[in-house]
Amino acid sequence: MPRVGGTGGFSVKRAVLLLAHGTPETVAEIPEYLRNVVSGRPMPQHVVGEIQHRYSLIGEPKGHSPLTDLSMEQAQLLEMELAKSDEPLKVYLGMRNWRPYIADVVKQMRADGVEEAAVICLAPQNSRTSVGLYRRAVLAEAGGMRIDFLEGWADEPLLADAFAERLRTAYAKLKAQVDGPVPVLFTAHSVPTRTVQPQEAQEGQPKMWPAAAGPDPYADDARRTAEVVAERVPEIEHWVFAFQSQGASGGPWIGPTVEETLTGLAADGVKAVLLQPVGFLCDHVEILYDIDIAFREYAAGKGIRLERPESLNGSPLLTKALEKLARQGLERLVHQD
Ligand SMILES: C=CC1=C(C)c2cc3[nH]c(cc4nc(cc5[nH]c(cc1n2)c(C)c5CCC(=O)O)C(CCC(=O)O)=C4C)c(C)c3C=C
Ligand SMILES: [Fe+2]
Ligand SMILES: [Fe+2]
Repeated sequence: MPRVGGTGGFSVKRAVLLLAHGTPETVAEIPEYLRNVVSGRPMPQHVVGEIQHRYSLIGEPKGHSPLTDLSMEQAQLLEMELAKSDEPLKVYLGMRNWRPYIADVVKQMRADGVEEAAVICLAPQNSRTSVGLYRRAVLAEAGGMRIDFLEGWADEPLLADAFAERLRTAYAKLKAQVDGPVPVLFTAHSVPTRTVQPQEAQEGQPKMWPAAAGPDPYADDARRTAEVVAERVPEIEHWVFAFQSQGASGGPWIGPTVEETLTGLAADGVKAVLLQPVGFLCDHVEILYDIDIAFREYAAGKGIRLERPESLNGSPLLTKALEKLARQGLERLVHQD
């Protein structure tokens, strides 16, 4: 039921809001950014310095992470896709950790007259440390705006198609260049162990926020994405899964780590690995530094050549997935009427 009728050909009542991590423009802004990431808790100076160093090695020009620009491009591509239908919809983008902040964007939506919004995180696997925090930021400012907040889309078929398209191409290329097996190492960002433990197991440890009962779905969600992608590329002979980029904040983070997985593969005589991250939808420091520099160097030290498929970035299949999810979200709001 299209409800068009506003300025610029958009429905002023209904809109889409994409939520993303965000990243600053310059290396000098990183201390402020990190305070946002860890919700104001103090972070040791040597950790801040190390992160600044990593950012200084990535991007074009160096030190400029492409994350915010690519997230904006993904939002624009979605808006263009939605404009092809009989209900063009404005797509807003809000960031948790950098400008444009979620709070400011939601306020803007209300000022623009948006009454209903489909909200989708550019993070398909649901965790209280990512999606949970994004959700909180939206609800704090939503007022009377009706929201369909998508908690997770880890096994969305069009997302799997998008990753599989990139993976298939890279796998064929690497297979043609090396002798022997080429296992695929799927990865997703690690989270602190306390995040995925049931609440009762956390006694005596710092409380994770937002407080939420029950187990965190993140680890299962991440493996599920790997499964649905692997199903679509049957030429893969062998695949494994690891959690990458364990953080510098205190306490254990979930594994297996990429490093220990590569060590195991080297012991099995593997000489080439294709690493496919399935939690990140575009290039940023965890891909351009952690994978392209740190894991590649680590693998080389074990006699392994490590490659990765191109990130989704502006993938048309990803845009299709987001369009489908946006339409489904708005449809659910109609049926709640
Ligand atoms: C589901 C979990 C997480 C995803 C996905 C994720 C993506 C992501 N992270 C960064 C950059 C940083 N994250 C940092 C800390 C951090 N990240 C997560 C979880 C996910 N991140 C957690 C739980 C934490 C710790 C938070 C805390 O309160 O301590 C940091 C800080 C330095 C560090 O600890 O490593 C950075 C920087 C990006 C760019 C990104 C994907 C877009
Ligand atoms: Fe993070
Ligand atoms: Fe990280």
